[in-house]
Amino acid sequence: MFWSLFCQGKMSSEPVNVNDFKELARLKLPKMYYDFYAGGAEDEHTLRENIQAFCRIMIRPRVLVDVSQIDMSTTILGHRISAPILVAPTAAHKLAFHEGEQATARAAAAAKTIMILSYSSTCSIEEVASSCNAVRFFQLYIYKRRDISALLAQRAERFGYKAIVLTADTPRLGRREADIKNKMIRPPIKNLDGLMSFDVNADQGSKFETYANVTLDASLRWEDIMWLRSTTSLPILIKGILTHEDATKAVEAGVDGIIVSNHGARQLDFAPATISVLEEVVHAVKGKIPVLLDGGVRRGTDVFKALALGAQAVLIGRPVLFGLAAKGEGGVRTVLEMLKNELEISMALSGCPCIKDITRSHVRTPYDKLPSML
Ligand SMILES: Cc1cc2nc3c(=O)[nH]c(=O)nc-3n(C[C@H](O)[C@H](O)[C@H](O)COP(=O)(O)O)c2cc1C
Ligand SMILES: CCCCCCC(=O)C(=O)O
Repeated sequence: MFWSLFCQGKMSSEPVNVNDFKELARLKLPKMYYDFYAGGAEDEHTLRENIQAFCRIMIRPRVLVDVSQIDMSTTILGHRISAPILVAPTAAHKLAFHEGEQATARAAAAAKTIMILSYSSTCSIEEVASSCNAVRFFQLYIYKRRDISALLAQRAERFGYKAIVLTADTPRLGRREADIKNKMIRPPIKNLDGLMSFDVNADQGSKFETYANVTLDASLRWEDIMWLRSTTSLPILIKGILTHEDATKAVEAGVDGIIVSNHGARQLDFAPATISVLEEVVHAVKGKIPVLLDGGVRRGTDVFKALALGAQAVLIGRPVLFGLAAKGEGGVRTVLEMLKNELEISMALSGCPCIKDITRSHVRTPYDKLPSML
């Protein structure tokens, strides 16, 4: 029945959840670009785990609570947003859609959420700033040419970005084997126009990997956070924390927030799934600074689980890129709306009218004692 209706074109192939956008993107994009967006490091064990670890967490719903009004709004570093779902920094949006990060930023503005612009964006800091009134953070890599990184942080501050997100898990690029096989190009990094040459000599493998490894400063250390502080007055978040040891160091270094992230499983394969280490980090931080999480968030129930385990908000990476590739700005809007709608229904069905009502006791992880052996 389904098949015959589908073949007659009577059933819609419109996406009904964010996972549906992945296949639409695959059909639209050249293989090299799709693989770049979708792929992870080496055997992609962590890539699968980022999703599967969410599936091992169950929700403990409460009933007979007034859920006739659901309020998903929350505040991140003083910025009020409609729901705790932010746009993660991801490179090279113009490979997905010709308007690139400007389209993504407009979609973030429409969803009343925060867009984190990647250092490796294909639209400039200034172009994105002028395209919409979304609250924007700027993600920073530290290059060997530290003057360039400092300059970009200052440009971001001048153009109204509200925080710097320092990505700490990329002293060099992870081995993304699909990119190596495809001889991935190095997409243009618009912010570097006029600042440095892009040329890399790489006949073999991923040009992007070669470029990254030539430019990134692998000597970066905790002590350098002080240097970064001296270059900007914006709050600094550290992205890429996965252990309580590093969470404690981040607090000691005086940063303003932590993003628990394994870079969408693109860096170290066999790094843990982010949701599996969130609580460890939250306990170490002891409420002193906000903790956010990304990696494998594909459902409103995933957002709910992350909040129950102590995250203030989550970031979405690939679904935004797939939405952009499939349907441009409208695709990103739909992705964000779908996740918000799913979070809303998850809150209603769990007896949580507001974000603050979501507590640790609303989830059961594999490490919690079972109340019953059945
Ligand atoms: C194609 C792609 C490009 C990315 N580029 C960046 C980047 O430039 N800077 C950064 O800090 N993280 C980057 N990330 C990591 C994301 O910020 C985020 O941590 C990750 O995508 C979250 O996992 P998810 O894709 O499963 O949602 C990238 C991820 C992808 C998939
Ligand atoms: C500026 C060179 C490194 C870019 C890394 C982009 C990225 O984070 C990713 O592809 O993942």
